[in-house]
Amino acid sequence: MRNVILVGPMGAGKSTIGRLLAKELRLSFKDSDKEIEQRTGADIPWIFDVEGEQGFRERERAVIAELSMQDGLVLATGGGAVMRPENRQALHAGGRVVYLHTSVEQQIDRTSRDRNRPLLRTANPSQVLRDLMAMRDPLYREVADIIIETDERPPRMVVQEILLRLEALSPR
Ligand SMILES: Nc1ncnc2c1ncn2[C@@H]1O[C@H](COP(=O)(O)OP(=O)(O)OP(=O)(O)O)[C@@H](O)[C@H]1O
Ligand SMILES: O=C(O)C1=C[C@@H](O)[C@@H](O)[C@H](O)C1
Ligand SMILES: [Mg+2]
Repeated sequence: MRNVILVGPMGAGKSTIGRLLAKELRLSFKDSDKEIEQRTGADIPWIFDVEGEQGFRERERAVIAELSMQDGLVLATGGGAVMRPENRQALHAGGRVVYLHTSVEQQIDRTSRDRNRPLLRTANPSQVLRDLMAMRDPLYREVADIIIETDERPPRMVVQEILLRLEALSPR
């Protein structure tokens, strides 16, 4: 089986749901954010501080290009991975792409307990999430084979819906 690739904004649950989905499908799980941190030997806030967002995006491009070429992965991507056209092309070619759709209200709630997201270290993280969503939602939709609503649904329920929707897809 080619890869199953999860896209969506911060707090959509890509990392959480990706891990559960990989177990169900008996595939390996990879998280592009974690992969970037391991290869750099530093966490994401450090990379943003030292190399700027552009430095992070270049590392992200390299990791997405490499992991999309592999087989048998569930791949959770970073929230901004869809911004570059070359990433969108690599993801689309790399397998089935699932957009985990989440309202900005849920994103705010789900990201409020952790400080590992440099783009949200601002006076008004809610406005940042709103602006990013306006810009990126069309890009998530462009690259997606399947769109799944995650609001008011626990991760296990989201996983079950992904499994059903993957089965129903015709080959492309
Ligand atoms: N369907 C859900 N319902 C309730 N809480 C959820 C759901 N999915 C994820 N969460 C919680 O939301 C938080 C963020 O989830 P997660 O880190 O998986 O998001 P992400 O999409 O990987 O974000 P990022 O793009 O920043 O890596 C976690 O605390 C997780 O437990
Ligand atoms: O939405 C984004 O641009 C980001 C999301 C995270 O997954 C990380 O990739 C990083 O914090 C940037
Ligand atoms: Mg994540």
